[in-house]
Amino acid sequence: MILVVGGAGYIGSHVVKELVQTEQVIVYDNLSTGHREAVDERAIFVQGDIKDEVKLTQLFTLFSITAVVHFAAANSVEESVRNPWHYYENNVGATLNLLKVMRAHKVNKFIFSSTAATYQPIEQGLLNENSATCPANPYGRSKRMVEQILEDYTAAYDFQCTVLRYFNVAGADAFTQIGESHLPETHLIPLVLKNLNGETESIKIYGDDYDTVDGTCIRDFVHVEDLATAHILALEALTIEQTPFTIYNVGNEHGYSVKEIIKTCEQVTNKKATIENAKRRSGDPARLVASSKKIRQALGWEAEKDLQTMVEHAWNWHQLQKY
Ligand SMILES: NC(=O)c1ccc[n+]([C@@H]2O[C@H](COP(=O)([O-])OP(=O)(O)OC[C@H]3O[C@@H](n4cnc5c(N)ncnc54)[C@H](O)[C@@H]3O)[C@@H](O)[C@H]2O)c1
Ligand SMILES: O=c1ccn([C@@H]2O[C@H](COP(=O)(O)OP(=O)(O)O[C@H]3O[C@H](CO)[C@H](O)[C@H](O)[C@H]3O)[C@@H](O)[C@H]2O)c(=O)[nH]1
Repeated sequence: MILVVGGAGYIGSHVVKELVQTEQVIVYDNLSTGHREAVDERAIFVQGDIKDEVKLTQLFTLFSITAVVHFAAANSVEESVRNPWHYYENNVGATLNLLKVMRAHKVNKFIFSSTAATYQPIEQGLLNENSATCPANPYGRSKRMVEQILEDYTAAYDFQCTVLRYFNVAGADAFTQIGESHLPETHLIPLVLKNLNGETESIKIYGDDYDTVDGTCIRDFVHVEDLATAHILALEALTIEQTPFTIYNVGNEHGYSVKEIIKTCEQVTNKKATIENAKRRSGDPARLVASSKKIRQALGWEAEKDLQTMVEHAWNWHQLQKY
């Protein structure tokens, strides 16, 4: 049985939808930012917090869990600058708690959601897994700390771990059953779509004076369904082989500026956004673009969906938005 922690969230729910095709799945989530309705009905759902050691212990005693996929985290760069304590408590402290209970129950396979925000940004070229890390904000630091803890765990204990460093995630499932719904929403694409749908007065561009093609930040987007496939492949590899600590980037290897992303959203929806230039958002790296060569070569993963498809699926979801 696979335990998916944070499986009621945006990315976790898409992975669960894929995973239930072949595995028995338990979702454990405190619903702080996730949605009960997002969890596939074939999965068992238990509401709880990974800070709750008693409840976690009950869960590991009751079910024969063989591997854990861990999505549960706070994940807004901007909020992490304002409230770092929450990020270190929920992303680092709570993860330590989960690892402690796993070890007590001899569960030793772990997939961890990390981020491009762990890297030191570079002005051009692609970031690979050997590129320097130097997170620009507490969110990125909290994720890098967990990576280091996991590396030490793998070296010291009978423990196998794959870290997936996602770049920016977008889109929704092709059947529009589940999608992205954060409250409050802070991510660029859903905020642009809200503006295009007439729900907000403007979309702010946080900084147009970066040293980039058009002065706005550059990000690499990956479709949430492609990302879900990366988890399935990583879990398979972890199950069939003795895999040591491994880190894989997951991105499309293509950087788009904030202005280019807004333009793509306008083209897909055939509507015009109202743009407001605002000052830089604190903690934002100027440019993050992935090399995904390592995961392609090791696991045969490919990014199949481009930015246009991500925006189309996000727009389809936005108009239905079931939760
Ligand atoms: N969205 C992105 O672009 C992106 C990019 C890189 C990495 N990530 C990482 O991917 C993971 C999932 O992100 P998401 O966008 O799906 O976020 P999300 O907020 O939609 O999902 C996180 C889920 O974890 C749950 N959760 C949070 N703290 C918990 C706790 N203490 N105990 C139990 N459940 C808890 C929430 O209720 C939610 O369902 C996070 O770890 C995030 O840092 C996201
Ligand atoms: O209203 C907005 C919202 C965002 N942006 C800009 O758009 C870019 C992307 O911002 P998001 O908030 O959508 O995403 P981040 O890059 O800050 O962070 C996301 O991707 C990271 C990986 O690159 C992390 O892992 C994190 O979890 C996830 O939220 C940034 O330059 C940001 O300043 C705007 O200009 N206006």
